[in-house]
Amino acid sequence: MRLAFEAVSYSYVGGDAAKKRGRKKQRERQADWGNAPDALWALRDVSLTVEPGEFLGVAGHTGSGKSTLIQHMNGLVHPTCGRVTADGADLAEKEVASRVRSQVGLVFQYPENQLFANTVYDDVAFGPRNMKLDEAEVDRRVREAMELVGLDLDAIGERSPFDLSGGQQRRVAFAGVLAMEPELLVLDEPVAGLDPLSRADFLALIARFHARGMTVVMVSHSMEDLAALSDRILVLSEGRVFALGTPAQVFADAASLKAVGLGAPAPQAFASSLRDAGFSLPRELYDETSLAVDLAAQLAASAPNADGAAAVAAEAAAEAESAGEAETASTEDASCGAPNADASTRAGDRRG
Ligand SMILES: Nc1ncnc2c1ncn2[C@@H]1O[C@H](COP(=O)(O)OP(=O)(O)OP(=O)(O)O)[C@@H](O)[C@H]1O
Repeated sequence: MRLAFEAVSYSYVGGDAAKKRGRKKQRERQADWGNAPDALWALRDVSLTVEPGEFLGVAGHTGSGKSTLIQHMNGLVHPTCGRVTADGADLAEKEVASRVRSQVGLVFQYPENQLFANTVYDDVAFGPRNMKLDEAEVDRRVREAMELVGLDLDAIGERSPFDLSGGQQRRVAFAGVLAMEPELLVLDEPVAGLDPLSRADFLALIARFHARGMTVVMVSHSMEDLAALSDRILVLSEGRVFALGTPAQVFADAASLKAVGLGAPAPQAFASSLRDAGFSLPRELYDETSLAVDLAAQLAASAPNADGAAAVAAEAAAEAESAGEAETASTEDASCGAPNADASTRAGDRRG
């Protein structure tokens, strides 16, 4: 499924009312949105396409619109202006939204808070049963989903989900979404609040879903996680598309990212400082291991100056570590038609 955002703006102030008035009246109303004193936009003129099979990371400072964006992906909320389409069909149409809802698995932050059934089995089976599938198919899906998230159905299927550990509860909640067999998995901060080991396990699990061909959209505050997993990264700032491109493209401009309250992943920031210090580091995107390998090669090649180079490297490492997040001043822009001529894509060709 190809999901496209076409010039989407969304205001929590009046968004639902606009929906009730219907599309024609909504269009008429759009003209005076710009003059409404309370028209605070959560999304502004967002255009992008989620390509089938890709892993799209979504980054942005608190309040930049990430959660609002992903709630548009299964028709949970509808644009105040613009439209969202799935393979060309408008999610504002009721029947399209209800079809797409079963194809898009939306996993909210702390999904374990939404567990509700008496048994793990019933919780995971809730979605498929809601789809009116027969019990044999429901059972097949529950078994497969539990296996996918690494839980033993025979051991815990009849237990209350509330008796499980936090990490297991989150896996059960994931299984409930996977049992719907979505084409697109949308994850809002999926590893927030997990201990480091569970965190790594979960990220590996998500990477496996993607490797199996699932399209994944993942919101995260961790630039390292986004760099490691994403094919492309979308950066939102104050509801607008600030950057959209490969991790290497997006993280190349660390200064711009800092201006919208984001840091580059530590290995990127470190590599950038090393380049400033005169090291010739060829790769665009580093992780810790590849940076260590290239740095060691450089140091070995310039052995007479190795001590000096090591000192520069240590200094740059300290600088990268202490790089903080910059605060971003928030501005209101209440115009629907041309909300963001200046700021949408600052770092080259990042708009998709
Ligand atoms: N239910 C709501 N009613 C009114 N305004 C809202 C509502 N939810 C979000 N907002 C506002 O919309 C803007 C975007 O919020 P959103 O939650 O989408 O941002 P976010 O990037 O997901 O933030 P975070 O990283 O903190 O989750 C913010 O200004 C926020 O205050």
